[in-house]
Amino acid sequence: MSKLISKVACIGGGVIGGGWIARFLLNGIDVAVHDPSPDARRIVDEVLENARRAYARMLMAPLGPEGQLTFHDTLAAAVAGADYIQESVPERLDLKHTVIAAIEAAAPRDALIGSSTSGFRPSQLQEGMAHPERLFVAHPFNPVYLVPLVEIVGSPANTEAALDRAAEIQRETGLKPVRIRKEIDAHIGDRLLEAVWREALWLVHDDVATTEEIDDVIRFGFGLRWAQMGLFETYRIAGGEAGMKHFIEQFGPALKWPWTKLMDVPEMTDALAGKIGDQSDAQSGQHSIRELERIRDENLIGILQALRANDWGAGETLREMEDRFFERAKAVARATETDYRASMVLHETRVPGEWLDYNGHMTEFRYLQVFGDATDAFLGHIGMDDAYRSAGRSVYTVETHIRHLAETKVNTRLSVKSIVLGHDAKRIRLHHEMVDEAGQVQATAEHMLMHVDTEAGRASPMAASLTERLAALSPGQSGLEVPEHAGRPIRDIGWPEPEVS
Ligand SMILES: NC(=O)C1=CN([C@@H]2O[C@H](COP(=O)(O)OP(=O)(O)OC[C@H]3O[C@@H](n4cnc5c(N)ncnc54)[C@H](O)[C@@H]3O)[C@@H](O)[C@H]2O)C=CC1
Ligand SMILES: C[N+](C)(C)CC(=O)CC(=O)[O-]
Repeated sequence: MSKLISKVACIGGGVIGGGWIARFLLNGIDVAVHDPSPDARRIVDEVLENARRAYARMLMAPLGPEGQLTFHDTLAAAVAGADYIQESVPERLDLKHTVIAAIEAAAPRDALIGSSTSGFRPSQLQEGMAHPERLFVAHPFNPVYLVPLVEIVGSPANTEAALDRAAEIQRETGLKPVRIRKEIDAHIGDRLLEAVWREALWLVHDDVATTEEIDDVIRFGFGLRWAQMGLFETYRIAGGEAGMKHFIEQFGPALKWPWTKLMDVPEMTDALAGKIGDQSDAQSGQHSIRELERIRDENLIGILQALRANDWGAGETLREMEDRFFERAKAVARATETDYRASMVLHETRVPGEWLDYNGHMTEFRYLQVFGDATDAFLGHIGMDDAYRSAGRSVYTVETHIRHLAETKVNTRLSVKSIVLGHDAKRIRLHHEMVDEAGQVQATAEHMLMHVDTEAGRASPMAASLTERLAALSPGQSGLEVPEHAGRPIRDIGWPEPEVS
């Protein structure tokens, strides 16, 4: 669900296309894919699986309904009816020209076209187009579903309005669009990365360091700083109290010393390629690429969540995306308000592989996670949002009873129905029922929630707006049936009679 676009076409579903597809789908946007490779569907499915797992771990908001994914044998079928097209075919200018011409011939006239190219300038890609103003560069970073930056690059043929709209579309999918002021080969990110990459290749070539030692210098050192402050802000601090001015006075002259190889590139001989390959195998060969992707994703999630806690940099973008997920959940709830009184299905999710335990079923604490997410969705629905919480009021769960009723398997689509069993000025008694696609009940939970004044650290009466909403949801008013097991404690089974010898 997006205010600006309803259907996206992704042309190319490899490393980057797959990441785009996952980001659009998880943000509720329908995606039509064209990729002639027989492996495309499998690759997209695998990327999507990683992305679902990552979002379930990263976001506090309910994931909400995904967009619909379709694959098409022809490019024309994929772009038909699309209002945004993302091109992610291999980095060859002739191929990009052929694909862009085919998109232009078949796509709706007002659909915008973003290219993932990491190096070509938009004016190079626009050559031969009847309407070059609709194409721009939207250069993402791998993995596209997690790393929020997208570089938006236009040429003189583009209008500011089209580039603004492109940036807004990207923002709606949780990305941080950075508009590049002038087109330039390789934009900004890859310019910087290439400079470091060239230097690193020289360091390996000259036997100064191995691939692992170079990576250690980055990840134990300045890489940590770059993720949260970039280059200029970090160096400003390194200038001490006098800031950037002193930093430049002190370290500026060193730039003229022969420290760097700058534009020289080592000849990529078989010997150098072999050396890099061998060192890389020794460093990381114990992990498959899929394992490395998961390790990378877990680490990125941790970093993004830490930055979100400070509402800083990429964490601010994550928080904004999360707010949109909460809004989406509320919109879904509002749209189904009439029968939602009867069913109150506020939270849906899917069981990823990593939620399983050694019995091959969803592990215990994930049930609580799903019910906890359902409680958050419910609280959002009755009006307990960020604004409410930022006034120093919230809800704490003080008691929970979960009943496990089925063996919940991987990939099961779960939806949670909620019922308010009762409330008073400070407490809400809430019941959740977790069902699979076939309607089979997998588990139920009953929770006692306590409204608190978070600053004083004690129970407090909730706002009248909440109690009014709760009253409207009472079984008496909503017609919902109170489950017969509600309020039941865990059965007392006593102790076996001692054996008489
Ligand atoms: N791999 C990376 O780290 C990044 C790549 N990019 C850019 O993204 C683009 C794609 O790169 P990757 O995804 O890495 O390449 P890739 O090789 O993983 O994927 C390219 C996909 O395009 C498909 N394809 C080939 N011809 C096609 C056609 N005529 N129509 C539709 N699909 C076609 C291929 O079957 C393949 O699945 C390039 O322009 C690259 O510069 C941008 C950011 C990062
Ligand atoms: C290697 N690369 C030039 C394709 C990398 C990028 O374009 C961006 C990234 O994800 O690092």
